[in-house]
Amino acid sequence: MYRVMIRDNMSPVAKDILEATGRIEVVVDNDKTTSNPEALAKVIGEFDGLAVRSGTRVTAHVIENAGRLKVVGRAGIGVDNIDQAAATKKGIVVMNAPGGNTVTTAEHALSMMFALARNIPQATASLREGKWEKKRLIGVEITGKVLGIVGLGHIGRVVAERALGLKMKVIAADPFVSPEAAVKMGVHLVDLDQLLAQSDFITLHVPRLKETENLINADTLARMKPGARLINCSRGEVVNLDDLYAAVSGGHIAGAALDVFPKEPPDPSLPILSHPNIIFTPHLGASTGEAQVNVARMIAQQMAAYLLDGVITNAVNFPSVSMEEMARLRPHLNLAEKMGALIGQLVGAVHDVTVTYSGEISRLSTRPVTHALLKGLLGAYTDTPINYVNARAIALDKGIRVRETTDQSQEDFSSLIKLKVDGAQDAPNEIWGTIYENKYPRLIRMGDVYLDAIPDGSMIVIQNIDEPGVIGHVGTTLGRHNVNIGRFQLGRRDDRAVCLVNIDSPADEETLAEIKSLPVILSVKQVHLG
Ligand SMILES: NC(=O)c1ccc[n+]([C@@H]2O[C@H](COP(=O)([O-])OP(=O)(O)OC[C@H]3O[C@@H](n4cnc5c(N)ncnc54)[C@H](O)[C@@H]3O)[C@@H](O)[C@H]2O)c1
Ligand SMILES: O=C(O)[C@H](O)COP(=O)(O)O
Repeated sequence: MYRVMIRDNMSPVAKDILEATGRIEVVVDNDKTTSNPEALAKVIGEFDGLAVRSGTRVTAHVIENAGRLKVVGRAGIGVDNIDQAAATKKGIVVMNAPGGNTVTTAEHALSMMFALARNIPQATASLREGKWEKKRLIGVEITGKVLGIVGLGHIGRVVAERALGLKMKVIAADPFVSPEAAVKMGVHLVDLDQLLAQSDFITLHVPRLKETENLINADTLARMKPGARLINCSRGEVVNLDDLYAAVSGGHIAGAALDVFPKEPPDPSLPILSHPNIIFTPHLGASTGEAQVNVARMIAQQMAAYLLDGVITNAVNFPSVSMEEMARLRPHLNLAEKMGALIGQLVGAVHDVTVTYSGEISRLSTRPVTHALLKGLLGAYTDTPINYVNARAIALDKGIRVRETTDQSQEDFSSLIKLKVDGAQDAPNEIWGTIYENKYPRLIRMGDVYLDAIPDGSMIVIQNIDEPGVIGHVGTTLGRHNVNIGRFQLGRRDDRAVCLVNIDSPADEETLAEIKSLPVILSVKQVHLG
């Protein structure tokens, strides 16, 4: 049984889906006192999966203590409460639920815009105080006004579509969207400066990134059109609250609507909270029944698929692989891991890895295959537990350069993986592998010698001068030491030969030394490929 902890008042749909698998036990913990990293670190060691919303911070300290954690699922979009670098290094998949709360959050941003334009929260409060302030609470019309959208992603696009229907003029700033794509949405793409200068309303829909933190500050606020209104349903860190308070107090900015805060919940003494022209919601952007069911369902299904079948969807630290693609990739993952392990054990530490894919494999998602190869390679000489998720990060950490290319010129095999590394002294530094009949892994070349070998279990790799007597010598030496040969594979080129010997039990050092004693034998290495 796998164990998953669900936190942050997630829709019960998540628990139902995970438990219905019959192989996942669920603990729901909505206690605020256990959502702090210290408390979570104490219990996380018992769980294979953790499902959260924005209320739980999954810090490096939590990850450090997560001995068996395999996946963190975020029932929502923003993963800024999860230390992705620490998770990746530990081989933990971090996944989110993109799209699940898009419409709901876009509707919230638009609700905030209307509420801001017509002073609805202030009017409610005033009426509750027994007042009738028609003159003080006069608003502005939306029709014909310019709406500036910062971040034209999932949410920004829905906001744009709805705002066009409201007869607003919509402009947007997003360096990652092409002007043509924006035009198709009826949106005019501008740079941030133009957006600030032209917009009557500005709504923020960017992720929290180094580049977006403090994006709205004294300088950008000063460049906004006088009387502009700001809406933030993205992340609190995107807006400098002190600067916003000053800009609204000074009258340059007419008002603001904030759903998110740098620290949540914010300190009640924060001056901005009492400003009459600024309205608030407590991070309610994604909080509708519909959106919560969507994201809970998505994340539970994705987590179950990963824990039970290794299928990765919507991971932010690993390429997504569908069930169908996984079925086609699996034999290649197995082959690549064995090729990596073989070369890692033959060559030792490497600094440069080049992988070339040809044929069918080059038309699939090759990144997971490279991760598998690195897993095998690094597993050969590090004690750090390596899996598909952390393999690339650990290679990077060790300063290993990884290059992936595709080459369609190799027609002889339906699928081919070529692996080349630097640093080989007394072993081949290049191997080629393929898959027979869609499932059986084969090594077909070592160095410049073609052969046909099954990469499996314990193997002895021998390089020799091609002279009579070598096969007999290897066979009798292994026999004398009671090591049974499963398969003996040979290849040669000019006067050089390579032997790959599958053996039923590992050979000891004395046996290997005895094999090496024949002068025509240039190198003897034993590898274990699992
Ligand atoms: N308030 C809430 O409850 C709530 C709900 C959902 C999402 N969010 C927040 O909203 C953010 C956006 O969600 P989404 O689903 O639209 O994400 P998304 O990834 O689809 O879109 C983000 C867009 O921002 C753009 N972008 C990145 N850096 C930028 C920059 N410097 N300037 C301008 N544009 C930039 C990207 O190109 C992308 O198009 C999330 O990251 C999350 O933090 C908040
Ligand atoms: O990034 C998100 O999806 C939103 O901020 C929603 O956060 P929540 O799940 O805490 O409501």
